[in-house]
Amino acid sequence: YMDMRKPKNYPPGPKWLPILGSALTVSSLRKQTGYLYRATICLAESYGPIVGLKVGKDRQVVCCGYNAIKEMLTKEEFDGRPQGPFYETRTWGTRRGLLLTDEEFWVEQRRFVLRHLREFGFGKRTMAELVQEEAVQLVEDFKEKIKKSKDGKGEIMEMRDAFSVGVLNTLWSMMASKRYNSEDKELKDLQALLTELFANIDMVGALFSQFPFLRYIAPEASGYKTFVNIHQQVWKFLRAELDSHKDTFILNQPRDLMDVYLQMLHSDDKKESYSESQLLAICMDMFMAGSETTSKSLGFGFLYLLLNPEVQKKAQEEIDRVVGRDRLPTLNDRPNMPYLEALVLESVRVFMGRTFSIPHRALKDTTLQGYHIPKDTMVIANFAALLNDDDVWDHPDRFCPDRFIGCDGKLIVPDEYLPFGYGKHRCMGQTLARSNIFLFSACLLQNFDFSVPAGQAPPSTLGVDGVTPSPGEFSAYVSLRS
Ligand code: HEM
Repeated sequence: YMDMRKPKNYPPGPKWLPILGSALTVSSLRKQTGYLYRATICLAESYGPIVGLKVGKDRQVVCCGYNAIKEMLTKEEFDGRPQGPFYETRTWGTRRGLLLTDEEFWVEQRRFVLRHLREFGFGKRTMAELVQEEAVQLVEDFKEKIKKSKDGKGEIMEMRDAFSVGVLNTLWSMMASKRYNSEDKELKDLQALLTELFANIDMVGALFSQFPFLRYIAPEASGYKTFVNIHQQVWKFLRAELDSHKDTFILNQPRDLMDVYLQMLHSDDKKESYSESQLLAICMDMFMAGSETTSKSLGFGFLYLLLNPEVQKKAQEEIDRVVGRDRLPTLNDRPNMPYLEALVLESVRVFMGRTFSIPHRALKDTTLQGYHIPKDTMVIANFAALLNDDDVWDHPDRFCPDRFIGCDGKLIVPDEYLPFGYGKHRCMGQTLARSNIFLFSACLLQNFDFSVPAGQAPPSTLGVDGVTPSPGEFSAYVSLRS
């Protein structure tokens, strides 16, 4: 009876059953629609833009409208991150890292990492150089493949994972001064691990976090065992790099973020929140937050470019006009290339328009749009609803960079465009992500044409569900531009 009772003035939603809460309703809608984000949009159609749920032990409130999302992202009472086995198992049973920590611990660590990432990139030249280096390499790799093709003019290439090495390299160069070539076994293993991990979890937790007893009675079926195994392998990879950094570290000569952090660990100013395990967790979070998100935005972007040759042509015209063909585009060209910038925004919109944000948690009893939200409720922004709202976006299902271009030809970004979040937890890698997507897209489009391979059906835009959505496998005929 207690389990079925909702708190007074809790946001409306389906009824709660003992132990399960509203899990059955959510999972049957998820089966029907194919995606969790769509299931919650269906619920919002019945109950309004703020839906109150309980899944197992977790009270969850899903926000689907702009006003609710903006309020939850700006109100300090919602600056917590969820707690529980799912969020702790990933970091040795305690809360560590940047993505899923909160309060004083997170404030200290976020501030430190942001300050030093700025030093090693993030908005400064050094980051521009790293991204540029990877873009050059990407163009070289594509050219090499075409050179080996039958006619030396074009080749059918697998596109979904074409960008992940370059993206991982920019991240890993900043953190540990290391980059890999695309055939490297170690890198491929790491990539496979991340992909498996992302396919096996949800942003709002997993079966074993909502029903913790499943860890003991059904460790395999609840996903707990896989989750632990994958994390152990990621830790092993990171630990090896940390050990090698410790062996070669020279005080006051930091090479990268790992060194700066090690320096802090040796310093007298070291606060309690700093530790070696926290450094490993920061690295893991950067990978989790930065790699798949950026490469999947690029993946979706190029998928839609295949389906919309007129967009591709318009982008190429801008590149030819502003940069020409004698040199590669650089990040300095950005102010003169609003259409390419708009293409970046649209690629991120179609990617994040298929998912949720990272959940927040109410740090105390509070209100949201007038509803009562009890302490420790998980509060989730449904970006899919916001970024596909047809009151805001004209034909949201279309891939249309022009929606970000004003009558004067300049870039305009509507307030509702929040795929990187907003407020104190906003994305720490927005600059890097947008730079990567901009330069990789511009350099590739300057040199190649992308089309659906002859005889193949156009690829589907449905995507594959997971913690972040991914485009299904698709190939493109990539040819040298005439
Ligand atoms: C297209 C690429 C990306 C998208 C769409 C994206 C989006 C987001 C979103 C929606 C959040 C959560 C905001 C919130 O909870 O309110 C976030 C947080 C975060 N992102 Fe990104 N992100 C991207 C790339 C990156 C990159 C490249 C990095 C790393 C360098 C990164 C690092 C982080 C971190 C560390 C957080 C946690 C911040 C905190 O809780 O204080 N992200 N990102």
